[in-house]
Amino acid sequence: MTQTQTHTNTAPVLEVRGLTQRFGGLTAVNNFNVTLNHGELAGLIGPNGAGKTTVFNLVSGFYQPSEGDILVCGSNTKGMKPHQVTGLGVARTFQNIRLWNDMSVLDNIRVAQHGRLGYGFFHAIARSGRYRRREDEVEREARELLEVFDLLRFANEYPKNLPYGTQRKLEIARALSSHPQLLLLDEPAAGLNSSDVKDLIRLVRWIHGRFDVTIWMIEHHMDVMMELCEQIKVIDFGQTIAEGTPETVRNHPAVITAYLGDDNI
Ligand SMILES: Nc1ncnc2c1ncn2[C@@H]1O[C@H](COP(=O)(O)OP(=O)(O)OP(=O)(O)O)[C@@H](O)[C@H]1O
Repeated sequence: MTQTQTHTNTAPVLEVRGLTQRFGGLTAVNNFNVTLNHGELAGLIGPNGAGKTTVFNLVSGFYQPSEGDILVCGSNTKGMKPHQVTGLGVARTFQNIRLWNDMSVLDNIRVAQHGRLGYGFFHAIARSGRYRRREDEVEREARELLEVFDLLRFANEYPKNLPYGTQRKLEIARALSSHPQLLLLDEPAAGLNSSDVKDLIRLVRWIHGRFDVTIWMIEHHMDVMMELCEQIKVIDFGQTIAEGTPETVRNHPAVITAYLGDDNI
């Protein structure tokens, strides 16, 4: 399908330099740096409140940083709105699933694709030929994507009626529908039972092989990270305290101290 693309841009998919985010007197992210190259599957972990989701909110344009720069495929996202950052190639999922529950599964995918449509307001209200052609294409692509994810049988269902694990899968499929270069997964295993977690590990590995996308994920389930990630960064109080392979970070003294009393690691 058209999802697989070859990227010729040699800039890193993501380059974050000196990222700092303050909320009043609280520094949630403190001089954070990361570089993700094309095709990486990397992780971001840290204790509760360490600043992980804030980093994702900054990278996806939901927050404007207090300091620092975020470059997506070489373009600085400073001042950009979330939909503009999506346009640069960043897609995400959320800790608490955020599907549009009053729309069908198919429409969840179709609406998510509209940022890429090649027609403006005039073509839409006039229902011009160009509008109809693009709408047909969107419908075809949405069905294709659902089929690839084995979700086509749910096309006319409402997401809220689907099992939780299937909703997670749909949210990831929807994120991929914008053809991202960088997919941010914020705790995709949260709320899943152990069998769904195993399915998720298979799903993420499959997506990484099937789609030409760099994946960065936050996850408290260390076994998920051990299975999937090549590199993991660990933050605490917004600052990097360790990085390396899953095995390295798991045995790192600073990580053990940060997680003391946390059974997840
Ligand atoms: N919009 C906000 N306004 C004020 N404080 C915030 C805001 N967003 C996050 N924080 C604070 O910033 C800190 C980091 O929060 P964040 O959600 O990024 O942590 P986290 O590592 O993702 O935690 P968890 O693993 O529990 O999800 C916390 O102290 C949090 O209360």
